Amino acid sequence: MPEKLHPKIDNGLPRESASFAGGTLVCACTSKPVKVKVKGQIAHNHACGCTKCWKPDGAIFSVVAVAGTGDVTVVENGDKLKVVDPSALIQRHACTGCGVHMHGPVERDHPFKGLSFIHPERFEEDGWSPPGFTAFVSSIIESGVDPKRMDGIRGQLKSIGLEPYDCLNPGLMDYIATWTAKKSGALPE
Ligand SMILES: N[C@@H](CCC(=O)N[C@@H](CSCO)C(=O)NCC(=O)O)C(=O)O
Ligand SMILES: [Zn+2]
Ligand SMILES: [Zn+2]
Repeated sequence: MPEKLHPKIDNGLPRESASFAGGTLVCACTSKPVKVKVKGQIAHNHACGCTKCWKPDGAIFSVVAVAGTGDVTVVENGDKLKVVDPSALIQRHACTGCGVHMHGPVERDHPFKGLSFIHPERFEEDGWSPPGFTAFVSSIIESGVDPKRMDGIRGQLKSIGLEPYDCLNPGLMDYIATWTAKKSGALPE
């Protein structure tokens, strides 16, 4: 029996549309849902196994991407949002009604400053770019997944084309390290 990884990846990855120019994220509340507008296509979409990212019921992984914070605007019922962990790098704003994380800006001095983490499955529209890799795979054990299941889960992710990594993918890890090296002076600005 295959593992249930996430509803948006278990039955084939969503299709990107060249005409997708952004959309509206909607939380799961049946009354007064929080709505967040995102301008433009999302970037770095990935599945994430960390314990901090919001996952739909029954999913082992989240699906999470970034948009420029300036392109993300809360447009309805923003009074329902509360930051999950104010000490975290990603300021995840969760709906206090349903628990869905609606946007997560990075405001601290960090290579990801100016980006906001969002869950594209909450878009009302189709056409957002699909996840391209899986991050923080080993972290699913922290949520209670038996380590014996890990080989099967990594194999399943590879077969879907979502290469599993235990941190971020090489492109993003190199980006972070380059930023750090420039800051320390190990590399020129
Ligand atoms: N083992 C930890 C890992 C948590 C973690 O570092 N998560 C990453 C990825 S989130 C989306 O890719 C991260 O950058 N976190 C920053 C933050 O959460 O503010 C666990 O599973 O909890
Ligand atoms: Zn809600
Ligand atoms: Zn995560």
